[in-house]
Amino acid sequence: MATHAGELSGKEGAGEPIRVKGLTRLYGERAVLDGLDLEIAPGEFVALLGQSGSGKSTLLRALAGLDGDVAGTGLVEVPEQVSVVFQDARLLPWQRVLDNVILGLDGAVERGRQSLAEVGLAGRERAWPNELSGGEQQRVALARSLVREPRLLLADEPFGALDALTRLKMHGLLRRLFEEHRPAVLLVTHDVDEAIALADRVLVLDHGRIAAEQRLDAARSATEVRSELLRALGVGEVPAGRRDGRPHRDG
Ligand SMILES: Nc1ncnc2c1ncn2[C@@H]1O[C@H](COP(=O)(O)OP(=O)(O)OP(=O)(O)O)[C@@H](O)[C@H]1O
Repeated sequence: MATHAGELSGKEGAGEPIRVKGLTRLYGERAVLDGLDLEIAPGEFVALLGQSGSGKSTLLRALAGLDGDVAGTGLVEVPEQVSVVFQDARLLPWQRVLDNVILGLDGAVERGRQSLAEVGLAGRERAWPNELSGGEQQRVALARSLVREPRLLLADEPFGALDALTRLKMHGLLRRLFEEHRPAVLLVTHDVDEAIALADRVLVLDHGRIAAEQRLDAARSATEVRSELLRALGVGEVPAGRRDGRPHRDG
């Protein structure tokens, strides 16, 4: 598929949609993805929820082209520039922060600096990864993705290992970066509220297919969308005052 990063301007997403048609992925006899269809528009932010083991990471790896060893069939059309962010930052410990960001890119020092500034790490270019907090390391991972100007950003629980406050800050950062750069985004998360806070559209994966879809727009309140998503996830209503989806603890 042709890529159009050079044409990207302003707040519109550019390029062609991401298309998945009839995607099946097998582990042994078992179809973890089972004829899955999915389309993401350029510049659209989609979150993917699903019970543990429902195949979210398998789908993300298929989109990233990281599942060459897994049996399956189906069509996957993605832009050439795809970046992936994982739960752990996966920085090279023997490379300084800036070198991690521009790894494998020629003549990208200035762009690397800019990306680090965008994620709030100006001045930390020469730090070693182990001198950074977990949240800062994830910022570096975001900068490393951004500097490649992805047309599709795949994120697998990118904030799952962070404390709640840092996670909230990272939500603000990710959404701001998204608004500025407008890649299409597929964010895998366990957190219904994170999905609602960040995405334009939230999907629920179940038995290897998209089982539910909710759009976040002015027509419906976040509370309504949340209830629908919890229902689709097979979770009952959460008592008022508990917004994290966990049951009340006794005592
Ligand atoms: N390499 C593998 N070999 C065999 N089975 C696998 C392999 N990778 C994943 N699976 C199985 O495929 C299913 C889907 O896994 P996947 O990691 O995609 O789920 P997930 O929705 O991302 O789960 P979680 O939310 O717990 O991260 C699981 O039942 C898992 O055990």
